[in-house]
Amino acid sequence: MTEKPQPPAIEARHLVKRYKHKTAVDGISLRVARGETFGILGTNGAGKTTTVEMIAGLRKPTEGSVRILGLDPFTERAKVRQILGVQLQGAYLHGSLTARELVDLYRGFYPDPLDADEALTMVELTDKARTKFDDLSGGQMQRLSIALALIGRPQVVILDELTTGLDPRARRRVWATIESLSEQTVILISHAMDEVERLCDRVALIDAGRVLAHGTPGQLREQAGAVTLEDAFVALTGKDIQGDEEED
Ligand SMILES: Nc1ncnc2c1ncn2[C@@H]1O[C@H](COP(=O)(O)OP(=O)(O)OP(=O)(O)O)[C@@H](O)[C@H]1O
Repeated sequence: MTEKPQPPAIEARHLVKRYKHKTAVDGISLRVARGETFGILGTNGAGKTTTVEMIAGLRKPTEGSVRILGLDPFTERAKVRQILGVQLQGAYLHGSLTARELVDLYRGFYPDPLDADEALTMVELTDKARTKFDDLSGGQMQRLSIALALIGRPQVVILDELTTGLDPRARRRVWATIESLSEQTVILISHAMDEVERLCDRVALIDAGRVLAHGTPGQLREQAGAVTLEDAFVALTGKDIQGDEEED
């Protein structure tokens, strides 16, 4: 008997999210292989966060289905929580707990978490271990939320705006951390082309709730006849990556 093929890390089929006056996601399908680092690029309001929130089981799709390593994030929530790490924009963390207390709290959710000191060192927050979350700078909060997303050694990690607001040194440190995750599957939402070029094996360009193009950064440049990924983005979407949010 032949062995059953293993399911991909992520299989999202025809995801649609409709609000009363807005279709935020309009039929997005994505397949991400195990171990891949997959980038999602798009202008503000393109539907990136809504897409990954549906993938993570945090927002119910109007239509479509998601499987993470073959599991349904809605009906198999407890199992998915053990294999998925999520860092979302503006995630709420208990502000009166210190960095170390938050690390300890999150460690308790997983069977084989990273060592607490290792987690703080990974994002260079060792000297902030006793600082309350509310008293951290924006960049430090972000670095802590990255450490918390990785603390359970998740097989799949979703990172939204990984290094937005970080200084150049902190960005490089975070990149090195992501590059060290060779076994894990990473979904990365980003506006930063240098970050996507450096980290992502494949990229989906999203605009107005749809995938406009996908492929390796090199394939996207080639498809658009562009020298840089940023030029490819502008050519394929007709928009500037830093452009204003679309009107509803
Ligand atoms: N709860 C909601 N109700 C109505 N519309 C919403 C809701 N959440 C998001 N939207 C709209 O859906 C669209 C997609 O939003 P989303 O946050 O997914 O975009 P994004 O690509 O992540 O943008 P950004 O880069 O600014 O984070 C936007 O036009 C947004 O205003």
